[in-house]
Amino acid sequence: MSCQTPIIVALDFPGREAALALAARLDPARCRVKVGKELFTRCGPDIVETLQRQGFEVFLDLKFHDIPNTTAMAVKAAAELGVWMVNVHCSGGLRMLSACRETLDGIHGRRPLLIGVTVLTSMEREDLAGIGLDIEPQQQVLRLAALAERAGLDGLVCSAQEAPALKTARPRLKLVTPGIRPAGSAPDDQRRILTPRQALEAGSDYLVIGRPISQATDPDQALAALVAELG
Ligand SMILES: O=C(O)c1cc(=O)[nH]c(=O)n1[C@@H]1O[C@H](COP(=O)(O)O)[C@@H](O)[C@H]1O
Repeated sequence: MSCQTPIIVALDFPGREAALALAARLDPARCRVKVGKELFTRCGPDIVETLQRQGFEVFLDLKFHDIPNTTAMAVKAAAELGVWMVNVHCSGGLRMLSACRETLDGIHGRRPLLIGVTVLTSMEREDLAGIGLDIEPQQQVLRLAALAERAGLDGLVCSAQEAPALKTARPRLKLVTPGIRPAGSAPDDQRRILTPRQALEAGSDYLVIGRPISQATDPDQALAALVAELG
């Protein structure tokens, strides 16, 4: 089933039951779902297969970051699981990113979109300084975007705040943006945030939204309000 909205709902739950309970209230025509580190570590590939059988396109968000061979083989395993999108950290470097691209290119049939994580949306300038990078987040994102483009990746994970600069500098790359918060809602641990509408207007292709839906008193209503806001 082809999904008609840019919304990807993050199923950040501690187990199968809670994740599938939310999925049961979602329509695969109106959103995609993301399986991340917590849910995958608890439930394994089975949760991905279950969601796919229910008609969802799945973004497997394990943010692989390792030596080139190990990362490429992990991406291959994700492709064989049939996921729609998989991500790796751009900071793994050009050889790692290229190894992932080449491995996916060697697979016949449907391949997942290969997306590079730039600077986590939870990080601001002082967090980068803390890891030895004396640079604005947007500048670092643009540097890593150049690397991703060179390696032939399909897109980037970044903040929607960087979308205008990226759409100019790297128009081929799809932009996957977490750090989405409806106006007035708590930022939680996120730092580089925009509202859903601002993100779309800035040039985001996909909006990753977790707690504003998963922790809402009425997740259906929260998703419907987001879809309505996006028009
Ligand atoms: O790759 C990701 O999906 C990701 C990258 C990033 O820079 N920031 C980020 O928040 N994410 C993920 O996006 C989701 C955001 O969740 P909420 O902050 O609850 O909306 C979480 O599952 C994060 O793991």
